[in-house]
Amino acid sequence: MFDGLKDKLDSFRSDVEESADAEADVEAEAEVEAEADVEADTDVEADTDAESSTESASSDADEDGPGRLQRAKAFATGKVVLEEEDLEDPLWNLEMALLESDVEMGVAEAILDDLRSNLIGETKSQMASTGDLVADALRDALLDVISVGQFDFEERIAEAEKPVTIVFTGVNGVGKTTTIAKMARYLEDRGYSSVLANGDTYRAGANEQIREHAEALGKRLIAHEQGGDPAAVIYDGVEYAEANDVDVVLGDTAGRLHTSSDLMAQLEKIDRVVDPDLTIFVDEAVAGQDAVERAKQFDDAAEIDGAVLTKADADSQGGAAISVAYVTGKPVLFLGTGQGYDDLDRFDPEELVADLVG
Ligand SMILES: Nc1nc2c(ncn2[C@@H]2O[C@H](COP(=O)(O)OP(=O)(O)OP(=O)(O)O)[C@@H](O)[C@H]2O)c(=O)[nH]1
Repeated sequence: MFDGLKDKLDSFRSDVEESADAEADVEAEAEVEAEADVEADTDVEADTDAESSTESASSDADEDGPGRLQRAKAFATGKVVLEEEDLEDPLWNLEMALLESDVEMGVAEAILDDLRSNLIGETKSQMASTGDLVADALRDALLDVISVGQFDFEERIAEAEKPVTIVFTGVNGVGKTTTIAKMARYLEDRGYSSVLANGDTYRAGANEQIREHAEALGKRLIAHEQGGDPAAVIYDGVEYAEANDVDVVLGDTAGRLHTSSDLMAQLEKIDRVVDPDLTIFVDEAVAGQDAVERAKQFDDAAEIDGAVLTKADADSQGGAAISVAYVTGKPVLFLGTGQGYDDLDRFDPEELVADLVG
């Protein structure tokens, strides 16, 4: 998962290291030359015995030549090591790499700004390597954008009055129905019962598709005829849950483009009729910037509380996972990581950043 992005972040780290080390070498050589000049001047002024002077000069060169270079280098690298010019090329390369990975432009800029302000003028002790400094700064910069809006999903479910109603929105074919099935399993594993309500009354075959999942999972499905009112189906789901002490209602909706005013009117009606506790936007991680853009448009049209990014198992770029929260202000809550019912992972920004930066 996100291997391409990992490699690019790694390249940034070694770019900065190379650039800072090259700078340190130049400084160290300048230091050695300056010291040698001072010593030569002192020798001339002292005008001591010529032979012993030659001996001492040659023994200095033998004993201290490389050692002195090392000390001077250590001294140089113990000072302010990362200057704007050390970072210029690596940051440019990183910006290109982030954009290639489908990170949204504003998000890439926020990451770069963070890195600049954390790294420029950074001093390092002689124990710390440039690579460690860069890795720390990268972790901070990524965490700042990825963790926007995070909340504890399980705590929210635990504390909410039951039944908790969750409505899933998004475009066609991104894995909404599969995600609902996975969520039913996820909740069951944590001790919550759930009922599925098929608010996708638009697409022929939608009832059969979700019924297969419901049967495989042993869950009750509430469904109406094709063409029925989605709000009425989800409302029936809530009534069923109330009457049967079911903890969570998982409402599917028809996948259509956010530009469809019809769909948006439907979502508004669902909002009015069932007043869901959570509206979760589902899209594919692999859709990159398209997913980010859609998340924003759905949020604008029918406010979302968070997102699930499916097919993260097939995504090497990571652009959507990095960008959605920063762009929408709503957190990514889960990643879909396969086609099985257990392939739904709680999105943990710290874990992701640790995985990306190591
Ligand atoms: N690899 C992978 N495939 C997934 C994941 N989630 C869903 N899929 C697959 O994506 C395809 C589409 O999933 P659906 O659940 O039918 O998508 P949908 O959004 O409900 O589709 P509509 O009902 O047509 O809007 C199916 O083949 C799923 O098995 C995931 O996390 N990883």
